[in-house]
Amino acid sequence: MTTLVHGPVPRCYALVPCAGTGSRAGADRPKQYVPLAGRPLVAHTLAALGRVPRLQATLVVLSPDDTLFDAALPNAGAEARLWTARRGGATRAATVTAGLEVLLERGAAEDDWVLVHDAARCLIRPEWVTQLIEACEHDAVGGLLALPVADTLKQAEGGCVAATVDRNGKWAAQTPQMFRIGLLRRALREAGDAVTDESSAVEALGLRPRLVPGSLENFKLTWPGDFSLAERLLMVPASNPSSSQGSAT
Ligand SMILES: Nc1ccn([C@@H]2O[C@H](COP(=O)(O)OP(=O)(O)OP(=O)(O)O)[C@@H](O)[C@H]2O)c(=O)n1
Ligand SMILES: C[C@](O)(CO)[C@H](O)COP(=O)(O)O
Repeated sequence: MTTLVHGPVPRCYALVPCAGTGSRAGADRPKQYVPLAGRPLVAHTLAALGRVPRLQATLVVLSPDDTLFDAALPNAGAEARLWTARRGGATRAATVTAGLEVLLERGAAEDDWVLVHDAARCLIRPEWVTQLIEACEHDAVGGLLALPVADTLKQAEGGCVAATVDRNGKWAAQTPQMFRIGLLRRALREAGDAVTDESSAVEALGLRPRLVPGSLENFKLTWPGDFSLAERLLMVPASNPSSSQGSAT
């Protein structure tokens, strides 16, 4: 009889960059702390991640100057699977890079998966995160939730249309974005601070992350008008919890 010897099963961690200022949102505080449907935005995000069975722990990376998280999540310290670190940087990439170091310091391995998820995407649902994990966990590279672009795309110049851009094969990147900790650490080190998502850094290594269809509801709160839309969505029970849109072509 042949005995198959497997190595340790890689674990999955979530890393939530939460150190931005939300300048485009125009709120009176960093947007992750704006109250929505009875609690701060980031509390919705963390509650959803806390319901993903496959996640070992969720690390929230705050600004060193943060004064609002403790009031926003007064029970955070009592939750074994919720970790915080005040190591955020000047850019999203710097915040994520610092968070990867914290995960390694806390016992994660370079081969473990990290799912980076924006604090500002508070409509994420646990089942979408699980779908991403199941779609990518046997890949060499990893992948991300994303949506095929449905609108016609315009290139702007001075407030007018300079050109119509071919939308064929174009996807809008969402989060979570899931990669091995060691690979993402190297990718971000080589890519520097300018990348706006983890996938771009990994692509720059010549790799091709998997596109996993997400949902329109998993949008990033960015502009002032986004808050009332998110609040309305948070107030209604999910009618079709596992609905995702699009298919990778
Ligand atoms: N230095 C930064 C910048 C951003 N983020 C986080 O990255 C996510 C996505 O970024 P974005 O929507 O751009 O947030 P802000 O940078 O806060 O917004 P803005 O660009 O409008 O200032 C947010 O959860 C934000 O808190 C971060 O942790 N550290
Ligand atoms: C990571 C991201 O949410 C994927 O769409 C996005 O790139 C963040 O961009 P921002 O420049 O931080 O708003």
